[in-house]
Amino acid sequence: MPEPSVRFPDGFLWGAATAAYQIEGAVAEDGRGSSIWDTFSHTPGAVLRGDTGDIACDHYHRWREDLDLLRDLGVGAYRFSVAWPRVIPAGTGPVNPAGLDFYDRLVDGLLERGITPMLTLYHWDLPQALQDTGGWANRDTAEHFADYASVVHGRLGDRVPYWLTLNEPYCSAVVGHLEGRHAPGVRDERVAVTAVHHLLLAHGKAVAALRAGGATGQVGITCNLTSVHPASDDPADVAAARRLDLHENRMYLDPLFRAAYPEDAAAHYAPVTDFGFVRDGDLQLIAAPLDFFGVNYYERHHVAADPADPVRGWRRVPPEHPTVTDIGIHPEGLAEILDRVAKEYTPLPLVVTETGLALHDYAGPDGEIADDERIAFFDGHIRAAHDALTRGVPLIGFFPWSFMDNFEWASGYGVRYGIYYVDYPTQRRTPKRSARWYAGVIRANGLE
Ligand SMILES: N#[N+]C[C@@H]1[C@@H](O)[C@H](O)[C@@H](O)[C@@H]2O[C@H]12
Repeated sequence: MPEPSVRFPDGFLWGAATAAYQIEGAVAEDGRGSSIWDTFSHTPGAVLRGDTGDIACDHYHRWREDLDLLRDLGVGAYRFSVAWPRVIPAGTGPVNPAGLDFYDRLVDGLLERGITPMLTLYHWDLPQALQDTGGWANRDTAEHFADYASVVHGRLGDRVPYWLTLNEPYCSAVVGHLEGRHAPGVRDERVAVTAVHHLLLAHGKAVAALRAGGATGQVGITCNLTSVHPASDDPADVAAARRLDLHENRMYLDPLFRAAYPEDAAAHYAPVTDFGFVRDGDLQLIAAPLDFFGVNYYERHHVAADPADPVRGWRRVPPEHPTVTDIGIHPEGLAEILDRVAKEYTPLPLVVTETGLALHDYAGPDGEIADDERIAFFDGHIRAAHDALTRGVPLIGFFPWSFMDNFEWASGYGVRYGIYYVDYPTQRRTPKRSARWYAGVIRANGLE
């Protein structure tokens, strides 16, 4: 096999990623409690065509077959999430043994196939019972999350080497509590900013709980970060870009790695909150030392001042060549973000825990699912990741989103991100052209 022109270090972690609510189904089986996404997806008008995660990819029953596909792909690691309501149905209180048993079998199945587990404790499926008492607007939820983290670690900590506390706190807080496009469907900026803090506090408390539990694995968090550029050098556009960078990036990176909210946060959010929810010691807890940091990358924004709200607002300039989810394709943004995190925030090892392209995939007459656009997307983003690596960024892994087509939140089953195609009526999995291509990347440990 010719040496790849873009070669990654030996031991580089090539993975694939999923999340519990998006693939498991079996939402009322074996003692699982309800989550905010069960409630939200069953709310008329909340999700495209009324799609829900009730069945999804039926992974709860098909997990052995899915692990075999991961083995065939040749991945070194698999990023999955644990459904909090499957383990502690009410979010606090009694543990559901059958829920823990499922993840116990899953982890052993991965290890038997030579695949390293990377476990996300929270990928948006908050137990509904906790939402009923305020959810992330209630500081108590952070404590309950730490207790849940201890329970999961107590059962799986001896075999799971990589732990991510949260997936994308921005989306949980802002998309779920300000924009209302995600569960719990709240539209209240004060609640959203409070949720930001309580999610980060939950992260900090969970890190402490994992350490107290003798965590020998590596502990981290995954944030979705965006590359943000002013649409012009007009000072109003430059200021708008800085505000969006605060809102999407620095509101997470600064607390996590500098133990402080950005200096412009108080003024920016002053109309809705005075940050009274921050208590002594919170930020030191949030900035607990980590072992690695996960970066999800999807968007590069061109930002202009919002004429309707020139002081606080921003306007994302639409991309010239939008994807089916109306975002542009900018692999250079991934390198930019990795460089920024490594240079401005932390020397920790970094993992690209998600990047991917939504398409309306289909099988042609020959049965081939020719997702060449997705191959080009991953080729570009892997090259960008390699560029960052050659500049000294301590990148240790790359996890395409997603292993298989799945429930894409408010878009339901209307778009597909998988490198495996899922025919939902039959639940048949079919490798797309990108799956075979990615298997080659893994074998070569790089790109031709
Ligand atoms: N959009 N999109 C696809 C993908 C979503 O399916 C994941 O669950 C999230 O972690 C993140 O938003 C990214």
